[in-house]
Amino acid sequence: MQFISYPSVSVWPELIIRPVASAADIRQRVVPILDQVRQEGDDALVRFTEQFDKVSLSQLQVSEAEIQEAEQVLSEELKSAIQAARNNITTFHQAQLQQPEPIETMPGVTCWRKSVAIDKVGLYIPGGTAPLFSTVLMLGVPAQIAGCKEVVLCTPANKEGKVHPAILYTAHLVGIHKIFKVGGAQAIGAMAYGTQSVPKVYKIFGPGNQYVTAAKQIVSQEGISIDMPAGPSEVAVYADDTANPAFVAADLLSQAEHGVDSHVFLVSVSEKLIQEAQKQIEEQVKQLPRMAMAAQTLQHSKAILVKDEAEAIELLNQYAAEHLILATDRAEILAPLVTNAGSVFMGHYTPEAAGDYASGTNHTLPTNGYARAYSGVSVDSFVKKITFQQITASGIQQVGPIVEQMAEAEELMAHKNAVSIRLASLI
Ligand SMILES: NC(=O)c1ccc[n+]([C@@H]2O[C@H](COP(=O)([O-])OP(=O)(O)OC[C@H]3O[C@@H](n4cnc5c(N)ncnc54)[C@H](O)[C@@H]3O)[C@@H](O)[C@H]2O)c1
Ligand SMILES: N[C@H](CO)Cc1c[nH]c[nH+]1
Ligand SMILES: [Zn+2]
Repeated sequence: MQFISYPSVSVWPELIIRPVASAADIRQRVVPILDQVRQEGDDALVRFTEQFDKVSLSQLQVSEAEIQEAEQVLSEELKSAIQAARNNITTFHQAQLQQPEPIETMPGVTCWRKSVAIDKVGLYIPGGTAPLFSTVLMLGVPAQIAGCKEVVLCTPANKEGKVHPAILYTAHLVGIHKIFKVGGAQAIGAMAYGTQSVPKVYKIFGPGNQYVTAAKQIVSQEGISIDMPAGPSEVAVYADDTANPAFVAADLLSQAEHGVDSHVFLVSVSEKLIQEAQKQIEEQVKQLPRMAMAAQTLQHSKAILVKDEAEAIELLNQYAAEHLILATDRAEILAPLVTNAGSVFMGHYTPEAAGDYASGTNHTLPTNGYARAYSGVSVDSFVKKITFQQITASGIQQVGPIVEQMAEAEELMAHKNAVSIRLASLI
């Protein structure tokens, strides 16, 4: 990691930039893929799967037999871990369901909001470099709680044409049976436009690589809703002298191993902590099966020494991390000062990996600075909030004159008349 000591505020904007592949050439590759899926449907999906995933599929949908088989091949330990994670995620997300609460804004004028599930949703589960079955929980549980009628799942198959059994087992656990062996931009196109096999959906969720993220952003310009531009993973750690350098290093490496385009960011008030964490990183990275990937991420990552906590929090709020770890005894004091982050992990025993898998929070989170304006996926992501209102005869006599005044001032006389005609009928 590059060490930067007491950078002037004027250079902070450069420090917080994430390296992203040039959007232009990704878009150039993705647009034709989407066009061909829209025009040719399944034939295009089969062709791109052969081209990118090196497997020739006669059947795109996963069969019930394959889903049942998955249950047999997984170990009991892994199945009980997935069930326990599912229970925690359900507990945390169940509490997000909001019941309508009628509010009388004026006597006789009652308004309320009702959550209504999005009927058809599409979940993209990354599967290129690692089969992320944990993401099936993060998207499937809130979809189930929200009550979405049709849940479609797309994920790439391996070279044998198989989907990882943990993805199938977890999908079955959260009630998803429409599973398709399609990955990348072509999967996003299939769910956006519909094909002979893959149903068209109204909103697409899920992280993915640059092709997937670009495809989501393109179809979102064509009227398909998406959850957010969840791009390559990232973590920022604030650590002071009370932090354990080995824990700090482990947390940074946990996200560095996601991909060469991941991003990790260490901020500290202690040069000693930074030096010891760097040593620990060098030690620990050698033990990782994905060492090469993690090492490449570390090359474009930074460790920054700042003068005090206030400066650290200011820099971290500007960075707006997908994940922010407060590795300090003062986490409860600093957490209220955090205004931009996808998810915050407080104290020395709260690794991001806990939130990635099983603590209960959602790991599909805004990256690349989008945490300044976007929330992570929740039950709210799977519903529309429809407002209702009912005004009684006495209520219209209360609110009517206000509406008449404003409509006239906006010179919208038909608006005014829609109230006046009612008031006249009550005389
Ligand atoms: N933000 C989050 O919540 C979050 C969570 C988990 C993972 N992630 C990120 O998701 C990403 C997963 O990426 P991945 O690649 O492992 O899996 P992926 O499933 O996103 O992409 C693999 C697919 O990309 C397509 N593809 C591969 N090479 C291509 C090419 N040259 N042109 C066009 N299409 C091509 C293939 O069809 C393949 O199926 C990582 O970057 C990881 O950091 C983010
Ligand atoms: N950290 C990822 C979100 O950026 C989520 C994840 C899934 N599996 C492991 N981690
Ligand atoms: Zn992770």
